[in-house]
Amino acid sequence: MKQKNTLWRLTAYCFKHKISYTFLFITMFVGIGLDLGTAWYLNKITDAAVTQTQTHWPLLIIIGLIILFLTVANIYLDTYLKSKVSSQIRKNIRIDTLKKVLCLPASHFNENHSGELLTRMTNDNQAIGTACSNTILSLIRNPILAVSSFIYLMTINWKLALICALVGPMTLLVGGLFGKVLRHNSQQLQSRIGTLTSVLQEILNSSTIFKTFGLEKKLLTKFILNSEDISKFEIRGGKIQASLSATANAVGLLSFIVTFIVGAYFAASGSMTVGGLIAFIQLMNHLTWPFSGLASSWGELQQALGAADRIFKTMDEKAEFHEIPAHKMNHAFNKIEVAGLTFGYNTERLILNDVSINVEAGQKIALVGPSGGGKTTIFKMLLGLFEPDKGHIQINEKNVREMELQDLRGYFSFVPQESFMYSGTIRENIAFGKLDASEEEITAAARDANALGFISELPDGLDTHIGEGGGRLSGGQKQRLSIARALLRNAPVLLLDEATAALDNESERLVQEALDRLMAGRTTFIIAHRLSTVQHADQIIVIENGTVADKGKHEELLQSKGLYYRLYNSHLLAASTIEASA
Ligand SMILES: Nc1ncnc2c1ncn2[C@@H]1O[C@H](COP(=O)(O)OP(=O)(O)OP(=O)(O)O)[C@@H](O)[C@H]1O
Repeated sequence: MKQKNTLWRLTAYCFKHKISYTFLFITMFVGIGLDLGTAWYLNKITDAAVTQTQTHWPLLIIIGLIILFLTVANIYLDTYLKSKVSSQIRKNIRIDTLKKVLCLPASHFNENHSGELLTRMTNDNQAIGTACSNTILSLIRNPILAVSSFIYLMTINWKLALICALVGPMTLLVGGLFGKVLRHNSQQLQSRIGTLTSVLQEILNSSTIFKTFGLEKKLLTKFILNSEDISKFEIRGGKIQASLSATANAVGLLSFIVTFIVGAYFAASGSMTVGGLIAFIQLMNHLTWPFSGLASSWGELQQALGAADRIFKTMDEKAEFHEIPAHKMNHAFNKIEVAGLTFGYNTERLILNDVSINVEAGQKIALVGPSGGGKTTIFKMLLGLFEPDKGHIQINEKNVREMELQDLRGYFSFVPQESFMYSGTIRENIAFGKLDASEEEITAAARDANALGFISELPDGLDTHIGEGGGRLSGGQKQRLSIARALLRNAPVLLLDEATAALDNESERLVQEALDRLMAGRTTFIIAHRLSTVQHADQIIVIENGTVADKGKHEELLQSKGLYYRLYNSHLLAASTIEASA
C-alpha cells in the first residue's frame, strides 16, 4: 500500500512540475515500431537471400537504410530526452527539498543530523531521477514490446510464440520476489550513508582540532567502521541484485535455447521459413528479455521508491512556514515582557522554569550566570525558534504566538559568540544584514564595525573571497564583519552573545568599540561572560539552573550579596590572578 502511495505521489509530483514525457513516449513507441520493423525486415531479406529472389533488392536496401537511420536517430533522442527528464526531476526535488528544509523549525535540526539531509539531497535525489526516466520507461516499454512481439510472432508460428510467452510470468515472479528485499536493503544502506556523511562533515570541519589533539587515527577508525558498515549493505545489495539478474537471465536463456531448438526443427520440417526463424529469434529477445529486464527494473524502482519515501518524509515534516518567508524588518518597538517562561527541549528536563523579564525600549539587559543555566535558550525563545511550554513573551503588548514568525524575527538582530560566515565575498557577508543595501551603506557598516581598515588592506577589498566558513579571516575580523552585518540590519532589539574567545588587546578594543556603536540607541540583551562588561547595564539578570536567581543593577546586586556577588568576586579573583602571573 505504502509503495503504491509513493508511486502515485511521485507521478503526481511529475505532473505538478509539468515534467513532459510526451516526446519520450513518442520515441518509445517509435522504438517499439522500429524493433518490430527490424524483425520484419530480417524476415524479408533472409527469405530473399535464401530463395535467391532478385526483384526486391533495391527496395529492401533502401528500407534497410531507412530503418538504420531512424534507429540511430531514435536512440539518440531517447537517451537525450531521458537524461533531460531525469535532470528536471532531480532539480525540482532538490529545490523543493531545500525550500522545505528552510521552513523547518529549529526542533527539526535539533533532532536530525545534517548528514541525513545531505544524503537525501544527493543520493536519494539521484536514485529518483534515474527511476523516473530510465526505469519507469522500461517498465512501460517492455510489456508493450513483449505483447506486440507476441502478436507478430503468432503470425509467424503460433506454437513457438506460445512456448516463448510462458517465460514472461516466470521472470515477473522473480522480480517481485527480489524487489522487496532490495528496497529494504536500500533503506538500510541510505540511512548508513547519511551517518557516514555526517561523520565526514565533522572531520572536514575540524582540521585544527584533529591536528592539535592528534585525533587522525581515532577519526580514521570511526570512518572505517562506518564505511565497513556501508560496504556490508552494498555487498548485500549487490548479492540480491546479482541473484535477481542471474535468475531472470537463466529463465530467459533457457527459453531462448528451447525456442531455438524447436524453431530450427520447424524450419527444417518446412512449417516455417528461414527468414521466419531469424525474425523469430530477433523478436524473441523482445518477448523474453523484456520480462527479465522488467525484473531488474522492478528492483531499481523499489530502491528509488525507498529514496522517494525518505524525501517525502522530509517534505511532510511540520514546517514553521508554508512558503519561504520574506525578509522582514520591524522598527516600531516599545517593550518586551517575558512572563513565567517555562521550557524544555524534551519532556525529560526543564531548561527554563518560570523566567520573567520586563524590558523597555533602549535598555541594556545583561544575562549572566553559570554555564548551562539557560541564557542562550532565552535568546532562542525570544527569536521564536522554540515555543514555550508555559508562560508567554509579549512584544509591544502582543503575544508573540499571535505574530507571524517573520514579524517576530523582524524586531531582532543577532551577534553570536561564534561569528558565522558564508563562503563568498566580504561584501556578500555584510549585505546579509540588508539584502538591498547600497555600496555606501555596506561601506558605512564596515567602517562603524572597525572592519574597513583590514578590508582595505586586502587586495580585493570588499570583493575578497573569505573561504568556507570565513576560514581565511581571523576570529576578531569575523566578529567585526558579524557586527557590520548587524549594524546594516538596523533592528531595534539586539541579541548579543559575548564572545569568550580571547582576542589580543588591540583586536578586543576594535571589537568592543564596534559593539558600543552597534548597541547605541538599541535595546540590547547581552549574554555576558565577563562581568566587567555589564556594570552599566540597566538590568542584570542572573540565570541559574533555568531560573532567575537574582535581578537588579550592578551595585544593588553586589549589596544583596547573592549569586551575582559570588560570581563577581570569583571573576575579580580570576582576573587578578591572571594579571599577577602576567
Ligand atoms: N539544542 C539543545 N537540545 C537539547 N538540550 C540543549 C540544547 N541546547 C542547550 N541544551 C541544554 O540546555 C541547557 C541550557 O543551555 P544554554 O545554552 O541555554 O545555557 P547557557 O546558559 O547559554 O550556557 P553557556 O553560558 O555555557 O553558553 C544546557 O544544560 C544544555 O545542555
